[in-house]
Amino acid sequence: MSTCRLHPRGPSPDPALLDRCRALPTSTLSDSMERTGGVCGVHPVPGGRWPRVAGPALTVRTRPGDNLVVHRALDLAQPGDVLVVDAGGALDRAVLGELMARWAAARGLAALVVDGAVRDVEGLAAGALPVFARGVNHLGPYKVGPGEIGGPVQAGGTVVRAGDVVVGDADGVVVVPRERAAEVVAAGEGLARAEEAVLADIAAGVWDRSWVAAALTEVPVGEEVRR
Ligand SMILES: O=C([O-])CC(=O)C(=O)O
Ligand SMILES: [Mg+2]
Repeated sequence: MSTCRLHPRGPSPDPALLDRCRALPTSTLSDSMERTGGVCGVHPVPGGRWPRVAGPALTVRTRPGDNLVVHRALDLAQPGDVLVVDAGGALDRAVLGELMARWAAARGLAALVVDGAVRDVEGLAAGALPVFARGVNHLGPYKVGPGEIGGPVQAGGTVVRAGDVVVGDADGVVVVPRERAAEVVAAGEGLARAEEAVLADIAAGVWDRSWVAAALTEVPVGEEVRR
């Protein structure tokens, strides 16, 4: 027997706010957090193409290469949760595969995010549940523990707490701190409108590019100077 430290569930985000998150690219959301808040190096598994997903984090910290507490978290999760597994970024052993993803989908989880390796990627990519991971390895996990469920973890260099809002799409994963979610989503909607205006300017051939050269001191090199 080993230990699984178990924290209380995090708060549940407002469902309307999650809907608004699903309308915003992760790039826009991280732009709305001073270009921080991204889970770096964790992406949809190869071949996986899913609609953008958003939900509250259910956090798991596991011993790298071991998935006993990940199995336990799948049984404790509630529908709509995004399981965020801090496996220490280790790639030498998968901590999750197709069977677990199928079970997670059957239990109504929204997505799986693994700062570590997964396996069975063809099966994962063919499944309904979005799976994001740092890497892939056929070598399977031990099931010994220990670990922790619901405590603060790190994923891709970002702190994730239970109930933080996790958003994942083709670009990767962003974590919006729960107390900032309303503010960040509103800022993201403003940025999205601004990008729509830029796209219209590009289509009309009138995008104002003056800020680019104005931000540079150009130092001529050689005889022919490109202007
Ligand atoms: O062995 C495991 O626990 C991981 C795995 O391959 C699966 O979930 O299919
Ligand atoms: Mg498997």
